[in-house]
Amino acid sequence: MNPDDRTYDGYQRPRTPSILASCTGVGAATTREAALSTPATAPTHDQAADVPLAARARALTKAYGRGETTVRALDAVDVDIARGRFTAVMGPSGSGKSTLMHCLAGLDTVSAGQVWLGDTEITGLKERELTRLRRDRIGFMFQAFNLLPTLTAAENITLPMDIAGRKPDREWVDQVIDTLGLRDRLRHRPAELSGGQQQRVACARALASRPELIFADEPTGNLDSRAGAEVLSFLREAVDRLEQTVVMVTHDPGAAGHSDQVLFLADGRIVDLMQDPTAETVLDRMRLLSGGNPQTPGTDSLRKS
Ligand SMILES: Nc1ncnc2c1ncn2[C@@H]1O[C@H](COP(=O)(O)OP(=O)(O)OP(=O)(O)O)[C@@H](O)[C@H]1O
Repeated sequence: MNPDDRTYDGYQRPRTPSILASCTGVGAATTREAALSTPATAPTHDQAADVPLAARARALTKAYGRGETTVRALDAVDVDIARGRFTAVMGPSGSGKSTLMHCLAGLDTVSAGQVWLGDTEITGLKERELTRLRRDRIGFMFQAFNLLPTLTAAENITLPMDIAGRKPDREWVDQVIDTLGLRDRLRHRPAELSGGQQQRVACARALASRPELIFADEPTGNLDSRAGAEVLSFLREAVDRLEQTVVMVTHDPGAAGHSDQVLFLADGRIVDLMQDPTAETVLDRMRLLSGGNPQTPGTDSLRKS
């Protein structure tokens, strides 16, 4: 992926209300019914709580391949992501977590259904428009930090905006840097930083343009437990103190325990939704959903402190 695809600008978010993102389509039957009854335009607000949505999808279906080899990675998924919340996406390997994230972020095309980022329907946009939308309105954090080795931490943080020719909002960037505790690391190059510090720089880069939505795909996957826990608390702070919206794909119940709500996927469908999770309640739910045998790493490392 080009660095340009992950660039952003200084989008000003509205004040963030403090309610949970919501989700419809829990369970296969419900998902199908919801898909069938979904009007052409979906609400722009979480109507129960009256807050704007950062993203939403209706009847989102993604199939790979053709004929007998078709894999239905997502099967008529309905999902609402309310602004200002931290949502974790969990599920067994191959359940469609990354595909959901990629479709919501406009990184992948959909086979059927609709996706909105804020009020903008992104399904049907041309690649060029999608690139601009991702650059301007979305922040990304990946397992591999994707930092440029020749640039300092400070330069990496503002690189996407520099590429896009946008002036960083200095006050905001300073707030992000201080929140993430990177002030005394700004002149260091990635090789001079620990894994946790590098991921914090990647986190700052995702936050720097104040995007509408931050997608994090296994952001702790390459980190030791301490650094992983640190990054999770910074994502938590990004939501609580900087009023950002985060969607994180993870396999780890401990990591999901830092979120406000967990979406559970299985076979391309949302099969459950949990509010105010802890590592223990997530693990219990995973056991229940998998018939007592969750294929997950341990939960000790990334518990909420
Ligand atoms: N480019 C592709 N071509 C064909 N099949 C794909 C492609 N990408 C994903 N799939 C399939 O779609 C399904 C969902 O994949 P996805 O990567 O979204 O799952 P996941 O839950 O993120 O898995 P993991 O936890 O292992 O990363 C899987 O069956 C996968 O093999």
